[in-house]
Amino acid sequence: MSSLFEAIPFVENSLYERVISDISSQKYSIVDDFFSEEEVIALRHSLLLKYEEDAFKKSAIGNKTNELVKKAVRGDIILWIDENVINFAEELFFNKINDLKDYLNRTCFLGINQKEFHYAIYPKDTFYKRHLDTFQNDDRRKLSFVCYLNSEDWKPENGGELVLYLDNEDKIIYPFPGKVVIFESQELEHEVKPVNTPRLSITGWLKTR
Ligand SMILES: O=C(O)CCC(=O)C(=O)O
Ligand SMILES: [Fe+2]
Repeated sequence: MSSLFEAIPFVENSLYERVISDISSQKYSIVDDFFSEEEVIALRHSLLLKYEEDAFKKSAIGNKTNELVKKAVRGDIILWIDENVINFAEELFFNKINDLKDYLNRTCFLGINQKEFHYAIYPKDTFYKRHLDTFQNDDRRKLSFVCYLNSEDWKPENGGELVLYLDNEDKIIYPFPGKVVIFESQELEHEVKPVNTPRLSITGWLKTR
């Protein structure tokens, strides 16, 4: 007689297991090549195309804040991605995200049933000051997810490091292409250091309802 668990095939994924153990021990995980070079090229092309189409709008903090205050805190330009209207590159992206989300839900019982993702461009001389990815009165964001879409020749001197503020050290992460950083949204304060070359990424959140 087969039990319920035998009826649902489960294949252990060593990369996802590493991500889970990293997050449970240190609240963040870094995967250097979560996306392949080809996938990064396709996603970067998609981002730049939308940027050229002038679809971007200035990012907003929370709901309503004045423009000067916003610029003093963050200077990125963002474009939300609607998963119902996606191109080929974005489909590749969401296939991987959904696979990871399903694995997390199955193994960690996180109850993630919502997500939101946006493209981001940090123009020269912009940054995002130290912050936490949760809004007041809204604790639905569980995991923050950042994926870098810079070109292969990205150099540390270009700036734009992500700094995670941990208890005993500051973890400095360079935004090399294909790299993904996942961290606990409600736990880790972080910052994007000023960039001196435009910096491209996709940022998003896995959320509970
Ligand atoms: O781009 C990054 O490295 C982090 C972005 C970020 O902190 C945010 O959008 O909330
Ligand atoms: Fe953030």
